[in-house]
Amino acid sequence: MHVQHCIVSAPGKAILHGEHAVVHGKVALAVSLNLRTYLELKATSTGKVSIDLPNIDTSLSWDVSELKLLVSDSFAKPEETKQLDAELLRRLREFVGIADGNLDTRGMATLAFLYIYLSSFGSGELPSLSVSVWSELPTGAGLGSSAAYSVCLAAALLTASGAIPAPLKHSVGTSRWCQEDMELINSWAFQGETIIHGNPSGVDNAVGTWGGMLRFLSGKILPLSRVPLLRILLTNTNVARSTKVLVAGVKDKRNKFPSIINPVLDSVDAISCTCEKTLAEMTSEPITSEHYNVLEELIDINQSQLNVMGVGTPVSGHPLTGAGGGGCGITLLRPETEPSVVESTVQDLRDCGYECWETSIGGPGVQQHHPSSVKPGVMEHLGAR
Ligand SMILES: Nc1ncnc2c1ncn2[C@@H]1O[C@H](COP(=O)(O)OP(=O)(O)O)[C@@H](O)[C@H]1O
Ligand SMILES: C[C@@](O)(CCOP(=O)(O)O)CC(=O)O
Ligand SMILES: [Mg+2]
Repeated sequence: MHVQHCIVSAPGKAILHGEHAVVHGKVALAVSLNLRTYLELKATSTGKVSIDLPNIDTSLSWDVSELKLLVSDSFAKPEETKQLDAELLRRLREFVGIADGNLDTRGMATLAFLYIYLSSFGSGELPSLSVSVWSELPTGAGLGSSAAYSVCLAAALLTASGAIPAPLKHSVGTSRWCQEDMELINSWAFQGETIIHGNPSGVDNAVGTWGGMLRFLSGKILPLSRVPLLRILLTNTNVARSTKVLVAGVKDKRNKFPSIINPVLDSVDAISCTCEKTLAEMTSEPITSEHYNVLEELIDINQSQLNVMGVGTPVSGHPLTGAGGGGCGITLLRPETEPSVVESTVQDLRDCGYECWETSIGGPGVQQHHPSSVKPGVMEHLGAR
């Protein structure tokens, strides 16, 4: 089987409110960032499947003939599968030698790739191909790099297998899939996230697939079209942490102290709803400093609730995003903040050893690109080795 060359990308995310609580059926508000993960898939005739992941310094390849042995005869088509196939995952863990509970960065990325590759092609012939993935996002820092990675894998491999059509019809530009195809991409990205996170809510892969700002509740995705332009400063505390461990820790705490943690989760739900209402007001009436006061207070209250859950910030004064416990923090900048003030704040934080940058939000969801339409520099990273 010969597959088509393709390049796809998906954005990272910032969760404004509702991280962790969203895993327990509460509302989260999340927004895509203008920082993306890019994937290039090439057909090869080497009889091998190769993966190149420069962000995590990983290059691996396997013989197609060996991978074929992992596929059972009763393999369903990717469009018919909705649940994670625990037996396939067990066989894959054995094949690559990664025990359940292993949190190794490479191991999780490899398992997610091989799982989606086999699921996409396993009902037919397995093709020889190479995939390289490079991201502008820091890995494991709360900005949804795992979801952007999973969305890219799902989009490229489902397209290459013919489960969904390639949206790019011309030899230039950038295109997106139709709603139905994005739902399939999202459901496969969720499986990738499940391999990496253990128990994801699905909010990150939804933002990676659809982009923009979303309200997410128990798998229901509501795009928010009326949102003000927000300026955000991202600060990477460079404190390493594992989403999987942090998510499991909140679950344990909730099981141990349900009467204490359940009201905290309800409070976070109310914070998300109040934030959503405030953002809507900011688009229907003149924006006042009181709107920003409310948004800032909500960030402070949310951070206190995350501290109660045990996933707050290890660095005082930096409200965190994503799973917390380290990684990146977000700071809302008021529109009137002078560039000189932002610059000196960024410099102060850099002097303390943090990475810090202002970013715009609301980047588009998953896309297919013609090579000529990819941002300068990205192709070099993808083909760096
Ligand atoms: N660009 C990438 N290349 C390879 N693996 C990636 C990449 N981005 C993310 N991953 C996978 O996702 C994991 C990080 O996910 P996670 O702990 O959820 O952090 P976050 O999603 O906040 O960045 C990494 O350990 C790795 O397995
Ligand atoms: C903590 C959580 O709400 C977000 C995790 O985000 P990240 O992987 O840390 O970027 C978990 C989830 O929603 O699946
Ligand atoms: Mg993640």
